[in-house]
Amino acid sequence: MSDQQRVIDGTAAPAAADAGGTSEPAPIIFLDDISVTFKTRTGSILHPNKVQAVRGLTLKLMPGETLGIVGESGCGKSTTANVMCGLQAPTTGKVFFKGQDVTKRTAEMRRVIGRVISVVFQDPATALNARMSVHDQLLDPLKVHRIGDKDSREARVQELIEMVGLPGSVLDALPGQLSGGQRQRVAIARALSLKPDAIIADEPTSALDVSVRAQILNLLMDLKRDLGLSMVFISHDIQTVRYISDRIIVMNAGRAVERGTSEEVFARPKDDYTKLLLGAAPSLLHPELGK
Ligand SMILES: Nc1ncnc2c1ncn2[C@@H]1O[C@H](COP(=O)(O)OP(=O)(O)OP(=O)(O)O)[C@@H](O)[C@H]1O
Repeated sequence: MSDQQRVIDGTAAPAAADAGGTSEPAPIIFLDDISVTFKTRTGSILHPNKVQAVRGLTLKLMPGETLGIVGESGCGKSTTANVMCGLQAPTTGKVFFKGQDVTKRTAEMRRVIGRVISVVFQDPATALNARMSVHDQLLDPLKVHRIGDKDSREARVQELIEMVGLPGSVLDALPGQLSGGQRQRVAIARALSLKPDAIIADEPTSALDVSVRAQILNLLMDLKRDLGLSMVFISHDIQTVRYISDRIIVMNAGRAVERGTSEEVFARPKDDYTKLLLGAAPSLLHPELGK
């Protein structure tokens, strides 16, 4: 039986799906040739009444790495992120989490996904409840998943707020009483509460002031390193993706048109679209990081 077949059968030891028999660890996330098609009222001349948001995408997120996904608006980045965190089923193809086939997204599989993956969205308001104090928002996932007792949950809330560099006084505040950067820090703390293996950060700095972006990027990088997390970092800004990522996938019209290490993609881009992206927009990073 091949490694691929063992993974599909759910019998895989922690060997990667296409590791070729080596001892490479299983990817945290493995999207195997996924496509996502949405039904619409319009579509295109070639494909009336449907939009092909993702087309034949294969990718792996390996333990401890940061994978950057970059491309213009509408290229399928967020749809890919949604498949990776179990919010969207692929129309075709398979999804594996740590070697387990979760394509069908049953309730049990969603629980697995919820423990393995957390998402940080562009707008922290998406992740935070405007009427709940920061303290209660951080406590909530621990209670829902019945983790620890009352005292250990309180200790974890304190630990989380310190991890994202906020003072304990913030715990009593409502999200609306915080700055955009502070809100994103709280959203990151909440995303970390269940000790996930990986974080998917979908344009996590786009809605923030330029002066705060670098702080949030550096926080994500520090947390990733200190906690041994894997991260998928999604952005339309190729310079930001370069700054933070070990490997990069460039997407265009739903397809991966280029992939490689950050150095490779920047030093020797092969695809015309990547060359266009590299030559286009100035960096949206804080100037201190863009050097
Ligand atoms: N629920 C949906 N129903 C119909 N079409 C959709 C849906 N979600 C996304 N699309 C379409 O799929 C394509 C890819 O969208 P997606 O949001 O994944 O791109 P993106 O690269 O994340 O863009 P952006 O950066 O603007 O969010 C677009 O053409 C979009 O209009």
